[in-house]
Amino acid sequence: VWAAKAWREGDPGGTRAGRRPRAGSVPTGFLDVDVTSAPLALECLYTPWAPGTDSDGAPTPQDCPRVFSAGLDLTEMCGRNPAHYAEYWKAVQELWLRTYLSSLVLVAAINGACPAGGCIIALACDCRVLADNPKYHIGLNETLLGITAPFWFKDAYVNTIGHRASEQALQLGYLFPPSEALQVGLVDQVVPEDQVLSTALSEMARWLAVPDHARQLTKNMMRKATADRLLRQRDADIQNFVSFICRDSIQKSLQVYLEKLRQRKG
Ligand SMILES: CCCCCC/C=C/CC(=O)SCCNC(=O)CCNC(=O)[C@H](O)C(C)(C)COP(=O)(O)OP(=O)(O)OC[C@H]1O[C@@H](n2cnc3c(N)ncnc32)[C@H](O)[C@@H]1OP(=O)(O)O
Repeated sequence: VWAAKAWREGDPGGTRAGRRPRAGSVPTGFLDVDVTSAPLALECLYTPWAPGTDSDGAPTPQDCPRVFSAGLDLTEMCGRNPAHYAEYWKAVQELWLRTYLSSLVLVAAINGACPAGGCIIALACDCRVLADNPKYHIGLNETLLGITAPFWFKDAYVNTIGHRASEQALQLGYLFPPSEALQVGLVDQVVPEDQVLSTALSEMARWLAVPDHARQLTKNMMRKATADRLLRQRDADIQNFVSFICRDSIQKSLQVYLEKLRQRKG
C-alpha cells in the first residue's frame, strides 16, 4: 500500500522498514506499526516490504514476496486470554478505520496471496492492482477457518462486489484467482507480476491529478456511513469478537486450521 503523501514527499519521518513480515502478521506487521501501543501514523507510511527505492525514493520492482498479507495473525486469536483478544481486536478495528478513512490516496499493489484480513486492508484502499499469478488468490475465506467475517468486513465486501457476489463468496469462503477477482470487481487491474508497481504508481498519479479537497470530500461522502456503522458499535463488536473467539469450538477450529497450514508447509 502506497501512501501518496509519503511517496511524494520522500519518507518524511515515515515508518518504512526493510524487513518482510512473516505470514499472518496483520495488523502489527502489515503496516509495521504496533497499533496496540502506538498511534498509527498512516499519513507517513510505506508498505513494510516496499521493494526498494531508487535515488528519488520511487519504488523499484525487484522483489516479489508471494504473500501480500496472510491476513490476521491466527496466533493472536488462539490460546490467549479475553483481555488479549479485546486489545487485539481493537487494534484491528483501528487499523481498518484509519486506512478506510484516510484522506490519502491509497493504492494496493498486490503482489502475492491476499486472504481475509489482507483482503480487507486492500479493500480499504482506493484502488487495487493484482499480479497475474494463479496462486495469488484474494477474498474473505473466514468460513473455511470455522469463523465468520465481522459485519464491517462484509460491508466492505458488499460495497465493492455487490450483495449477491458477497453472499456467495462469503458463505463459501471463496478465494478469487486474479481473472475472477477482476471480473467481479474485487480488484481494478490484473497485470503481469513485474508491472504491478509501475501500474500502481500510474494509478496513483491518476488519482492525485484530481484536486485533493474535492477527492477527499467525495471519498468521505462515499465511506462515512460504512465507517460510522462500526464506530457506533465498536465496543459491542469487540465484546462479540471476544465471546466468539473464546468458545471452545472456535478455538479448536483455529488450532486445526493452523496445524494444517504448518503440515502443508512440511
Ligand atoms: C465475530 C467474530 C469475528 C472473527 C473474525 C476473525 C477474522 C479473521 C480474519 C483473518 O484474517 S483470519 C486469517 C486468514 N488467513 C488465511 O487463511 C491464510 C492462511 N495462510 C495461507 O494460506 C498461506 O500461509 C499463504 C498466505 C497462502 C502463504 O503460503 P506460504 O506457503 O508462503 O506460507 P506458509 O508456509 O503456508 O506459512 C508460513 C508460516 O506462516 C504461518 N501462517 C500462515 N498464515 C498465518 C496466519 N494467518 N496467522 C498465523 N500464522 C500463519 C504458517 O503456519 C507457517 O508457520 P510456521 O510456524 O513457519 O510453520
